[in-house]
Order: sequence, then structure tokens, then C-alpha cells
Amino acid sequence: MTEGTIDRRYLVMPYCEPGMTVGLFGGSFNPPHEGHFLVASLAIQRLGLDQLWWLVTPGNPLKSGNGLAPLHERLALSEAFAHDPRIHVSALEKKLGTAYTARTIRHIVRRNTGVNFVWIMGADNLGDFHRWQEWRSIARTVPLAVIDRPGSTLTYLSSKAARALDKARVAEKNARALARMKPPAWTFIHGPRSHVSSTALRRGNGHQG
Ligand SMILES: Nc1ncnc2c1ncn2[C@@H]1O[C@H](COP(=O)(O)OP(=O)(O)OP(=O)(O)O)[C@@H](O)[C@H]1O
Ligand SMILES: O=C(O)c1ccc[n+]([C@@H]2O[C@H](COP(=O)([O-])O)[C@@H](O)[C@H]2O)c1
Repeated sequence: MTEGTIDRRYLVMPYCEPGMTVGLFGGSFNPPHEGHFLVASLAIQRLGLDQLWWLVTPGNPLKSGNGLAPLHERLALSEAFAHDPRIHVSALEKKLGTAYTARTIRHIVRRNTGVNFVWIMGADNLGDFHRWQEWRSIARTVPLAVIDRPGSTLTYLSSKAARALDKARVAEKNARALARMKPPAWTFIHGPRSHVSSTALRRGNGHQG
């Protein structure tokens, strides 16, 4: 897959202004599904976000690339799920030439002085977070919002990252202030849940998670 086949609008930094709150929702989206849209809408609503950037990764560094659909397909399918004008589907990581979240976030934060960014992930990712490159640096750079996911609800208590970041945990009732808090700061958000997963969809079984 070359950049040439990806629409230019996915490769430029979405426009935002100082003072705004912007959620960064990274994922493989292979394929995207209603669970992703549910996470995005819940984050927008509960964190009070002005925008949410749906960052389609060139490839999760911890996942095998086998069976990963081409980026342009994952972008087009994601667009079909982004039923909210505040959601911006993006292939910025392709443009930056990185799949590492720490580098992506550093770049975005440096280029957008005064914007309040928050990283958004499902609870299953909190379980693995300590295996991400420079995960402690990510947690020191932006606040984190972890959204509940069936099968991973207890991750926030048991995972290595959750334990290491225990003192930085913010009560869910203060979620609306999270994006403007000085990191490290994170919260766990409960709400309506979806059992759908991309794995199940790839296996032709969209509702069994
Ligand atoms: N049903 C869901 N509920 C909550 N979070 C979810 C759900 N599905 C995906 N997420 C979160 O969305 C982000 C992108 O997920 P991803 O594209 O890997 O989908 P997935 O369904 O987990 O895929 P796969 O089954 O291939 O691992 C991750 O932060 C993940 O935790
Ligand atoms: O930076 C890392 O080391 C790293 C390791 C694993 C996952 N991530 C990112 O986490 C996000 C969620 O990935 P996924 O595959 O669970 O959708 C996506 O943006 C990945 O690039 C990042």
C-alpha cells in the first residue's frame, strides 16, 4: 500500500484550535465496528470533547500484520462508522511514518500548542499497555481515558500499568475535566457496552465478541 492511494485529506493533521479538547482514538479498525463508534461517542460525551481523531494505524506493533486489510480500506470503512461531525478519521501515522503511539502523540502535542489532548482506549488495551513502547512517557504526556469493554472490566485493577499509575487515577465523576488535567491522569469510564470485536467479524461472527 502506498500513500498515493490514500486520499490526501487523511494524511494532513485535522484542524483544531488552542483551548479545544481533542480525543485521540487509535486502532487497527480491521474492520471497524459499532463497538468503536460506541467508544468514540461515549468519549465525546463523557469527556466533553470538541473533536475525536479516529487514528487508523498502519499496523499495531504488537500484532502480526497477517490478515490486516489495506489502510485505504480500513479508512473508508471507518468513515462509514463516523456518524458524528466531531469525529475525524485520519491516517496521520502513515504520514508520520510511525506506528508507535508515543511518537505519534509527541508529534501531535508539539504541533498543537494549547490544545488539550487525551488518549482513548478500550479496557483490553490497558491490560497490554505496559508492553507499548515508552508507555510511561505516553502517560506523562497526555491524560488517558479507558473505556469499559466486556471481558476486560477488571483490567483497570489488575493490569501492570493500572497498578503503576494508581496514584494518577481520577474518579469517573470528574471525567469531564480529564482532558485539561496535567498528566499523568487517567480515568475508567463505564457505560453502554458492546460485545462486538474485529476478530469475531473477521471470523464471520459479529455478535459473539
Ligand atoms: N467492543 C468494544 N468495547 C470497548 N472498546 C473497544 C471495543 N472494540 C474495540 N475497542 C477499542 O477500540 C480500539 C481499537 O480496537 P481494535 O481496532 O483493535 O478492535 P478490536 O475489536 O479490539 O480488534 P481485534 O479483535 O482485531 O483485536 C482499542 O482501544 C480497543 O480496546
Ligand atoms: O506504541 C506502541 O508500542 C503500541 C503498541 C500496541 C498498540 N498501540 C496502539 O494502540 C492502538 C490500539 O491498537 P489496536 O490494534 O488494539 O486497535 C493503536 O493506535 C495502536 O497503534 C501502540
